[in-house]
Amino acid sequence: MAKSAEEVHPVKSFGWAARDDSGILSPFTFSRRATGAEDVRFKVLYCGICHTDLHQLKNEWGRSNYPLVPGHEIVGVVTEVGSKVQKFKIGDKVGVGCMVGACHSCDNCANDLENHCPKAIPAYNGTYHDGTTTYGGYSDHMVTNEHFVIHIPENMPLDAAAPLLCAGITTYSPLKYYELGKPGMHVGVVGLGGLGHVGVKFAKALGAKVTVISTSPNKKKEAIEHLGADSFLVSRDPDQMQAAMGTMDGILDTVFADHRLLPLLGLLKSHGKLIMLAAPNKPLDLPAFPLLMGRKLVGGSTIGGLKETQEMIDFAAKHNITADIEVISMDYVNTAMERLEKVDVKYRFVIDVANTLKAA
Ligand SMILES: NC(=O)c1ccc[n+]([C@@H]2O[C@H](COP(=O)([O-])OP(=O)(O)OC[C@H]3O[C@@H](n4cnc5c(N)ncnc54)[C@H](O)[C@@H]3O)[C@@H](O)[C@H]2O)c1
Ligand SMILES: [Zn+2]
Ligand SMILES: [Zn+2]
Repeated sequence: MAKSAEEVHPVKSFGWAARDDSGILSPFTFSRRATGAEDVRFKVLYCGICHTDLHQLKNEWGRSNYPLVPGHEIVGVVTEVGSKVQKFKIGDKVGVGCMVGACHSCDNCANDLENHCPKAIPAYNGTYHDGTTTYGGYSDHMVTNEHFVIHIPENMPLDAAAPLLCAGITTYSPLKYYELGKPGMHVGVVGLGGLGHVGVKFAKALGAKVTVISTSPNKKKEAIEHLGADSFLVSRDPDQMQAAMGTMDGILDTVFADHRLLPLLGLLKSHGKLIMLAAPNKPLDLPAFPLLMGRKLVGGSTIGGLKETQEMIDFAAKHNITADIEVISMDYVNTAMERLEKVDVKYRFVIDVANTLKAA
């Protein structure tokens, strides 16, 4: 006989969930599985708010299931480990990002690219191996197979480290793979939000020259003086764009709104690479001619494998890279979502889950 939900998931949990595509979050009681032999259970301390959470809350990608508990920039402290767990012990500071499962038998998994596994299981709004729905980090605790758990280095502030679990690896991985994050490279970053601002920090720390490309000059001073960018380009200024034509080796594009790719392709040198990281709802217009002249490439990238995620966190700790955050309480989350929609955050909201999530 099939097991009941209580048998599969006997441990009570609570968090905040959206019930429909209004995306409004409210308290939600549910349950999680008992700690399996390879599982790590941890108390959630902080969880970042990625723009993907907003896309999914509002079902903008058409595959949201409700109730939906978001959150995939999760940091916490280990409270229980399964009998076969090797890498973690009670009290360790840990993180979980976008993935909590994969097939472990495909070519991608064999090459530490679980992020490209066709059976990768997202941290929320996914279906786990046992057939149950996954719930994310806007909740009191998580239970995750140790393969998908990251060690957070001792010297890192846990709140500002949380966004690295998604925004960090999403920008670090393409900088490495497309060989843009190294001395001698000139990297453009389009969209100075959660992804963009850590992208600037990683590209700089990896040795590249960095130009922020933005529609308005508002963020110029901060991008250069605070985030460490070398220069700032206002994409609505034709003179500035003209002067910057053919100067960049690569561009990380983090803009989810409809936007033109042609001007960005013009900024690239021959063999330059335009890397799409955002997920616009509609296909973007990609003209072919500008790709032919100069053998330019358009590529994409999504998060990174677990091995590279640990490498990214260790690199960030060594180079003092964290996100610039605004810490909020759980009951502020709906206002935070409205502000995120209006691009009114510098540069990532992080929920202080442990101190502000109250049991229903
Ligand atoms: N590839 C991946 O693995 C991955 C991982 C995380 C997020 N994402 C996606 O990347 C995108 C960005 O995520 P984020 O968390 O950085 O979002 P964000 O809201 O923090 O930042 C987005 C930035 O885009 C800019 N922007 C918005 N509308 C614009 C417009 N019309 N023209 C120009 N710029 C505009 C804003 O200034 C903002 O700074 C989202 O679509 C998200 O789902 C992808
Ligand atoms: Zn994300
Ligand atoms: Zn796989």
